[in-house]
Amino acid sequence: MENQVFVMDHPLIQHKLTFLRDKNTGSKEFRELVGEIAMLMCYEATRDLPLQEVHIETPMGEATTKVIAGRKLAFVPILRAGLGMVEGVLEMVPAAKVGHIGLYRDHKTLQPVEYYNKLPQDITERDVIVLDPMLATGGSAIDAISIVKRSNPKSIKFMCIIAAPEGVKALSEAHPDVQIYCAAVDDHLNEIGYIVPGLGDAGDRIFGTL
Ligand SMILES: O=P(O)(O)OC[C@H]1O[C@H](OP(=O)(O)OP(=O)(O)O)[C@H](O)[C@@H]1O
Ligand SMILES: O=c1cc[nH]c(=O)[nH]1
Ligand SMILES: [Mg+2]
Repeated sequence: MENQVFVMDHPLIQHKLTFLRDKNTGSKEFRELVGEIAMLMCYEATRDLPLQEVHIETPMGEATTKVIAGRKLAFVPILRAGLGMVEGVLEMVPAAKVGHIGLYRDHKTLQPVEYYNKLPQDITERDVIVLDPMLATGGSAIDAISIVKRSNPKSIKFMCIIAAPEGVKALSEAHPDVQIYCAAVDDHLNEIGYIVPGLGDAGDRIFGTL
């Protein structure tokens, strides 16, 4: 299971994460930080994209250089909070398509409830990165990935900002083929399913609905 989880401890990501966690950070700055962290994480999560050689002419002569080898990506944010990560990852991969899966966690049962699902038509030709800032019990990520799998993409990765150990375990068991990228694995979940220390409710902090 450990090999499946990549914790991105780059100083820039860790620095931004501190301000994201701070309860005094307002919605505007929170949104900006989520976008910036997603962009930095995307850089690392796409490290294994295959390259192919091309021949070009520079102003100084001919050169054999590299471009990404026709591999197509799709990002799939889990609504709402995953939307906060989209702009940042598209800065890195502007040609990617974006699907959406709407899920909210029932506050009593903590079970995810699906309310929206729209994926790119050519998803079978694409590598998918599912986005959500928070992996708590893992229920939402597990369901979202099951939905994406039914459309048969080439591969699936999951990218979150903060994970709980409980969520990492549940997701790894449910989808052992899916690599998990995160900026931190926190201490635990509290009795109402929030990550501690975490950052509170990511969707509410992004959209100012607290
Ligand atoms: O791992 P889990 O226990 O399923 O919890 C994580 C989910 O909870 C949050 O969404 P929420 O239900 O608050 O919806 P929102 O994004 O619309 O606020 C978060 O963005 C994840 O989708
Ligand atoms: O801590 C948590 C857990 C689930 N969803 C959030 O937004 N935050
Ligand atoms: Mg929420």
